[in-house]
Amino acid sequence: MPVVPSDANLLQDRRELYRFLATCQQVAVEKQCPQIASISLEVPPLDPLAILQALARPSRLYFYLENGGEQEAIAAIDSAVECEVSRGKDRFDRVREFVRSSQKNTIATGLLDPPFSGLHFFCSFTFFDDPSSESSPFPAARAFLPRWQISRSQNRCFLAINTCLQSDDDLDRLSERVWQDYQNIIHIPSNALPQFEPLHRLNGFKKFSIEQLRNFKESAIAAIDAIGDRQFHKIVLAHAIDVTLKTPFNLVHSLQNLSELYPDCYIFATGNGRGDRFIGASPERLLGIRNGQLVTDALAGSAPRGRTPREDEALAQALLDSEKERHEHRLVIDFITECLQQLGLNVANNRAIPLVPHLLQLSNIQHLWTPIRTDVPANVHPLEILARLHPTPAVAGSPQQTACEQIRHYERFDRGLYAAPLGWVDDRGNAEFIVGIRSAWIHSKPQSPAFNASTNPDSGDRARLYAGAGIVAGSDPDKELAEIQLKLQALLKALV
Ligand SMILES: C=C(O[C@@H]1C=C(C(=O)O)C=C[C@H]1O)C(=O)O
Repeated sequence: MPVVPSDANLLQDRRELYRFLATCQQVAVEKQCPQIASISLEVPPLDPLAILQALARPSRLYFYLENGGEQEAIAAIDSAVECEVSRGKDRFDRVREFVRSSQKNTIATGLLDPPFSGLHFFCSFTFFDDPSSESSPFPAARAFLPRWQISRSQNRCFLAINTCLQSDDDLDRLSERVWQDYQNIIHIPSNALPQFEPLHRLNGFKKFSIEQLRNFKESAIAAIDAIGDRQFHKIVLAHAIDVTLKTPFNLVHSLQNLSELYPDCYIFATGNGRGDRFIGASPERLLGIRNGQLVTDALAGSAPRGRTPREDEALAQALLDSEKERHEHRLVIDFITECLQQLGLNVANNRAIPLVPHLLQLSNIQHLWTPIRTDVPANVHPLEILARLHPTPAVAGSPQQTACEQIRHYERFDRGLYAAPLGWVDDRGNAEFIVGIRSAWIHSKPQSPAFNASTNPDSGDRARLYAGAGIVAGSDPDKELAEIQLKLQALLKALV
């Protein structure tokens, strides 16, 4: 990717901005190929959530990811270039090719060195590589380079503005637009965000299950039998409920609420540009790569939190001591280490995998958690690793292929983005992908011609909430059902 050094802050000097865009256009003419002009700079602290609130629209692609523990957040709005793969096993490769060719045709300038600055590609994948088109408005893979990107890491804040330039674009208009975009963004006040208010007091809702919870229990019983017959070792069965909202869904309110309730989770949202949103608070990182260091979470095995410290401690200890939970967890560790080893990554040393799982304690639930670390050589692309890892036995089962076939047999809804990878890659081999669990798909109900707001009090917004639980030999169907209910209740409280 060519980098044009610049002493001036292009976005404080119109002539410099024009000159840079003219250089990019010249390259577009010479190469007979549109070029992406990418300008990155450090800006005074801005809240990415406030930028999302100001600029996200149903008609724009957007992406938001917050890691409260690391005090990091990134918002990406609208696309300069994008790629959509409707289905296919090669979807990860096709996104990788899109990222590669976009980087080749990008001319970057400004502050590109600090972590979290510069070019990022935002990606979402559905759980299955052939999502059903009626019920999943998200394609098998989507990646985009945003028009506006704002990232915050501790107290530093970076803005990137990306523009796709054709050889015959009107440079005066384009340069004016980029100038205005910058002015708009830096004048968005961070205190524009609404005061945090628990949402369940604001929003009434009507709820109905896509299938009865009874069906979940029946499926769990059948799956336990199949495991007894040695057809497979583990399956993660999910349940979904649909909720109709009485007041319009408010994306920023829900994100604030999730962040307040789950400070140790990754808070995320993405919009498909047609009004569908996917939002949640996931405790599970599928892939984090910073400066050649990889970390991936094995997260499986769960217990509720106790009502008193004593009860909590007893539940935690029982979770750590349970052979069944440790087996469920071990299947995930084994799968991940095998994937990494197949890619030539070294996970054989003591530092890579702790002997005993940690506990990850969230406000409503606790999990067995093993972070797995290793170095990544520069020739292994993050999307190559992702393609191997998804879906792990934490969300599918073991062996992977049989578990996926069985999920389709037992579940009567399309998983869409649920339990699938969501995240970003940059142009330096860094990446952050989470697993889209503890999540919901928000969409608008098609309104009938007879719709009358005075007689129909619903907002027209619907939410489909998902929750899953891992089933292994020795699972108790009632306990798995209770885990699903616990997870769904937590989402209901946070989202609607
Ligand atoms: C599948 C989900 O969670 C997964 C299942 C877990 C379990 O069964 O113990 C724990 C964490 C996640 O890996 C979900 O929350 O929907």
